[in-house]
Amino acid sequence: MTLTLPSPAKLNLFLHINGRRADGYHELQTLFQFLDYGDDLSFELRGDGQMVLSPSIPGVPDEDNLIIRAARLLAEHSSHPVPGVNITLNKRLPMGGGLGGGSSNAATVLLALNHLWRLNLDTDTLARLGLQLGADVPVFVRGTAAWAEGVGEVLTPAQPPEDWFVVLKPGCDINTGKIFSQEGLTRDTPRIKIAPAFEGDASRYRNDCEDVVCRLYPEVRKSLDWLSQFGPARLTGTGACIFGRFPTESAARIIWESKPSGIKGFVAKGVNLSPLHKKLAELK
Ligand SMILES: C[C@@](CO)(OP(=O)(O)O)[C@H](O)COP(=O)(O)OP(=O)(O)OC[C@H]1O[C@@H](n2ccc(N)nc2=O)[C@H](O)[C@@H]1O
Ligand SMILES: Nc1ncnc2c1ncn2[C@@H]1O[C@H](COP(=O)(O)OP(=O)(O)O)[C@@H](O)[C@H]1O
Repeated sequence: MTLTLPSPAKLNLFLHINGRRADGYHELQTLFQFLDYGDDLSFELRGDGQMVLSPSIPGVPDEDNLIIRAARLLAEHSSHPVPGVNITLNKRLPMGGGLGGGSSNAATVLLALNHLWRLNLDTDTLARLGLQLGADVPVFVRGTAAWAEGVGEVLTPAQPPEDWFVVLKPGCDINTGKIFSQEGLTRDTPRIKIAPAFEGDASRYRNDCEDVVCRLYPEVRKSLDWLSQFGPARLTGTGACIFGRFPTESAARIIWESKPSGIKGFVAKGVNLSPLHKKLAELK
């Protein structure tokens, strides 16, 4: 039997950096929303305890791939030997795009294998394991749009409007660690207080990485300037993707069709329940 599950993208509707901890990690305030667009992962049980990924991602050795790392981490936490799994990856999300593709893949693996291997680990345990793999994994494990604080792991469910987005991927890959180590990065935005449910307009707030990223990568600035003509546009995470918000699919598609030639991206709906959790609920 093959189980196929979505591994959606996220957007940071805004991202404030409030400080830097002694261990070098940054304290953030950010609003996460999922997109109804992403990778797919298919799972098939094996009998020999091996974790096998196909196809591999060029440039990412399997032992570094968050898919295999998540499967191995979960196996270590099982009280009984696990049967192993074949995982097939259908990658659509650009890497190093700020869309959280690797983190989302890890979360899909944790939830899928918890189900297939009948481990019965609860969500808190899976989120805690996920945090060992990356700061963004817990939000994908929990599956609800969220207001995040701490280094991104203190999550409060949120309900931002489910708008449509044009997402553009400028032709550069951005390393998260590189942006956080830039000298000119804004790190002192005062903490804001917002209603826990956050139903307001996130585009009032900025992404503190935007200035540094635009300075280092002029192609991001170009895409941002172009998309900003039509409404609020922002960088997601530490980039490179930028997004513009539209009230309807047709409004988003009109802008998408008029984009300068050569630029990649997609149109997708913002959703407050992860497509992964929607699909898992249908299986029950
Ligand atoms: C800032 C965000 C917003 O969503 O950026 P994106 O990666 O999505 O662009 C994420 O929280 C990133 O999460 P993730 O990509 O999982 O980061 P990690 O692998 O944990 O960290 C990569 C590196 O970024 C830096 N880092 C990351 C998160 C954080 N709060 N402070 C940091 O200083 C650290 O140098 C760390 O070594
Ligand atoms: N399954 C995976 N999918 C994508 N990237 C992965 C994966 N496993 C490891 N990585 C590494 O994580 C890096 C960040 O990828 P990704 O999560 O897609 O971007 P971002 O953190 O910018 O949203 C990649 O450049 C790659 O080296």
